Amino acid sequence: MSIEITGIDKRFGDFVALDDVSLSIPSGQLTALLGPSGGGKSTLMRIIAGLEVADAGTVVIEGTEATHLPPQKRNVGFVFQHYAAFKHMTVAKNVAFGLEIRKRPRAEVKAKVEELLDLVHLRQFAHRLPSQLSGGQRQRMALARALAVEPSVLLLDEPFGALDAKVRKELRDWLRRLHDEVHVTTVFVTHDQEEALEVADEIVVINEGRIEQVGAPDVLYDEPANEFVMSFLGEVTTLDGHLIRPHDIDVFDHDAVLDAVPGVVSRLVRVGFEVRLAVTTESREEVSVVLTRAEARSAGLREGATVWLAPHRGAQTVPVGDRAEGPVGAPVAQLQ
Ligand SMILES: Nc1ncnc2c1ncn2[C@@H]1O[C@H](COP(=O)(O)OP(=O)(O)OP(=O)(O)O)[C@@H](O)[C@H]1O
Repeated sequence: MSIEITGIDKRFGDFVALDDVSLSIPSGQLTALLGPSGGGKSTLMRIIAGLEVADAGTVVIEGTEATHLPPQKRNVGFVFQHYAAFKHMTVAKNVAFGLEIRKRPRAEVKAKVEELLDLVHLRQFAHRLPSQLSGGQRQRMALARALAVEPSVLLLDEPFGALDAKVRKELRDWLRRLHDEVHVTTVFVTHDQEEALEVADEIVVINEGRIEQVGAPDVLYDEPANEFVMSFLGEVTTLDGHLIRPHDIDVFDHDAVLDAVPGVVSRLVRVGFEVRLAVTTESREEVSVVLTRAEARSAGLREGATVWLAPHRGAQTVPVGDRAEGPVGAPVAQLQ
């Protein structure tokens, strides 16, 4: 394991930011810390980086006890949302900085900077100033700079958070490819579930200072440990007191299966290739259902029709009110 975190507690005054957090982050993987705003993701990253001191617990990085080491002795590279570049230095100089302060030979620095600028596709911008780059290009420069000193761990705290949706998406694909080339152990903070599902090998879901679940994206999506994880990763609705994904509900025009729930189609909207239904049941529950156009057509669905709903065979459901643990005495985090 590359990073071993054991029993980390962190309070800010009375506020519990992290409550007995233990986590093993494997070498060479891209791990996402995912959760709502205020859940403790950045605090955990800052503790790994050595920018924040935990009240209790230990951090071991690549086998070295790092709990009390200053940031510069931990061999970690980091990139934050708003990256502070040296404004008066060119892109190449910014990338070279970490190597120059380590007094590496000039030829080695030059070769390394060229290699990194190729890697982040910024070679043609080597002589520009950071202010002459786009936001996405600046974050790529920040990554090149963090990688220059060959860290054993790369920590990225919402590195694309300040960019628009299209650039974010491009950079996330690019980060995945970059990671496949470089294989440096990377921890990536995000509150965007789609970003985590697309990019990460493994996702750590953090909420209210605790870890809710750790697993590969598919595992978290298909086998969520509790209500929180299920509703944070993907769309959910309630059917007969259970959380279920809207596309995991079968719709019948008659009482076709045991325990099917009758209801009336109160809304029917076509969105691209999908048909989205709201079905109001006898107990006044409004259930969301997503079907393909073909399914909706074959069931002859229209607003006002009476239908019967049942979970699709093998669908994942979680009883409402199923939480692994109660709150930690901290204010409830706001879902974004
Ligand atoms: N220096 C500090 N002093 C007091 N409270 C703090 C401090 N740093 C963080 N907190 C609080 O600790 C909690 C966790 O913050 P943290 O930044 O780790 O959350 P996060 O999950 O990274 O959220 P976001 O996605 O919004 O960055 C928040 O409620 C925050 O207000």
